[in-house]
Amino acid sequence: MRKFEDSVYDLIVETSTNLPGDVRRAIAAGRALEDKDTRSGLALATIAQNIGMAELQVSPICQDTGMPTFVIHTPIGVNQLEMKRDIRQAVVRATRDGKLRPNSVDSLTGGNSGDNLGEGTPVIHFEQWEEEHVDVRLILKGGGCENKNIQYSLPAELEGLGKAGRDLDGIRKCILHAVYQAQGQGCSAGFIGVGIGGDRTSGYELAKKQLFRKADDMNPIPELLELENYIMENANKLGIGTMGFGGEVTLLGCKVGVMNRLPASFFVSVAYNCWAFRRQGVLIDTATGDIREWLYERGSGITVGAVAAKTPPDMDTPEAENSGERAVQPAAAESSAAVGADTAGGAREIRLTTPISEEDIRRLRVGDVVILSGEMHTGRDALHKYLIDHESPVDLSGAVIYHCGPVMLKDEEGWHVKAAGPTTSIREEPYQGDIIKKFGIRAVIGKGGMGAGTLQALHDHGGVYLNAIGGAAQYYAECIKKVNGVDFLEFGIPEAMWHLTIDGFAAIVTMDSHGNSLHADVEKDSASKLALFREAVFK
Ligand SMILES: O=C(O)C[C@H](O)C(=O)O
Ligand code: SF4
Repeated sequence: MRKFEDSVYDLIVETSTNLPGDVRRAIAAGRALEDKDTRSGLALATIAQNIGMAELQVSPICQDTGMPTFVIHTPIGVNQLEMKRDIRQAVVRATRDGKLRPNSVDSLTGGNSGDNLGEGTPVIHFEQWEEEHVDVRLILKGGGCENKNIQYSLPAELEGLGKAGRDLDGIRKCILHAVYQAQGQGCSAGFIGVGIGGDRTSGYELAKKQLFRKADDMNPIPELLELENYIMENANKLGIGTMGFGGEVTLLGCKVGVMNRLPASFFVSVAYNCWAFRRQGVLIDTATGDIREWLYERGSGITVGAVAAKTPPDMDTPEAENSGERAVQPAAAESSAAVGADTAGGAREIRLTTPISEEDIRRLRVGDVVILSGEMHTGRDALHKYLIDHESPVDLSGAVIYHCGPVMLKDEEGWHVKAAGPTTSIREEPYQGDIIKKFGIRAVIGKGGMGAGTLQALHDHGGVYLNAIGGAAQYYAECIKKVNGVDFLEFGIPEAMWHLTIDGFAAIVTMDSHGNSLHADVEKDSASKLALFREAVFK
């Protein structure tokens, strides 16, 4: 298998950069249900544009390239140790080329190995089979949606839904609850894999295995087919919408599998995958290691919901060419006025340059689209923890902090941003309010929203929370014009504090300085909708 390493490298690049055909079709179907002038509609347009950009530039769709997880079937007699070595080498090469973000972090020291190798990473599962070829499947599932996985132990009392028993109806309630509890934090609209039964480990394994099914397949077990169809019909009624902005489309796929359990245990395990559902597979020639076949329809040429052109496209991408639609960032906006024209859907569009004054911030309201220029600083988990009891290396008064762990590459000219979408902000909730006040920060950009402590700090100090579109890593990388410097590189590339010059960086105000939070509103509204599913359906 001389060519095996190259084939695995090609599989990694394809998986990270080119969303498969079945996933694209599912997003397109979701997009067709959403009014394109709403926040969710605009977010979906950004996602569509980002998918096209990633393919064209052969760059990661999302900056979080996840935990590389390989599932491999080999004929008897194939040397699995050699294959493992080749896979590890391919992973290192893909990381060095900016197709994977260095994502392997020592859980005790916090050190990043820098090449995606480390204890337990990448994940490689081998199984033998009677076929003559090698089947290699890869999923790159990011950390934000991984955090929204959930496991239920039945019987249980579920918020809004009441008792969930050890039967199909109890399982139905668990799945609806799983979609509800994710809100927008796992970059909805999502895909879920559900495992019924097993133990705590094998239940999750079964759930993740469902994510390898094709989006448009049919469950061979009639009860499960019925359950999947029920969930697909009803989960969207929760109204969570893309990124948790509220809307018609919350779930894009649901696959359920079942296995036996112990008499005492009844687990329902749910693996939540964001819209950036990156999985591919190849059949490999056992003699040469060449790729003979791709196992999922490749994405190239499949648009994510083309609709009649309304405004001229602002990006030269396949998606933009095909759709002619506008994304979050307006197509043509040269105005430098602080408060500009209304965007689609009646939202105000406001241009701001850093450092931002309190007065400008207090003028912003939930729903406004802000177009930022100037300098911003990335900061996520390690930096927030650090800043609580240390000084900042740069002046942060009037500053913008971006919850982002980018993919960065260095050459003779310096650092380059290869992918830079937002990370889930709620993890910084224990620190954010104090940090806003301590350093005089005016805007925090992230995704999924923040809690009551941050909302209070935004009110008291004069700040806003801006929601960028999760997963749109190429779209935002395009708005970053220069890397001015970096601090805390010892935290690892994703966790370092990158100082970036931006131009035309668009995000939506979802928490303002007047006590309004779109996230709190959508959560409350979806909780009341969840309660409508309390009555038994499967008797
Ligand atoms: O780690 C990241 O960059 C993002 C993460 O996948 C998230 O969704 O929060
Ligand atoms: S940022 Fe969003 S799209 Fe990217 S891996 Fe995390 S959950 Fe998925």
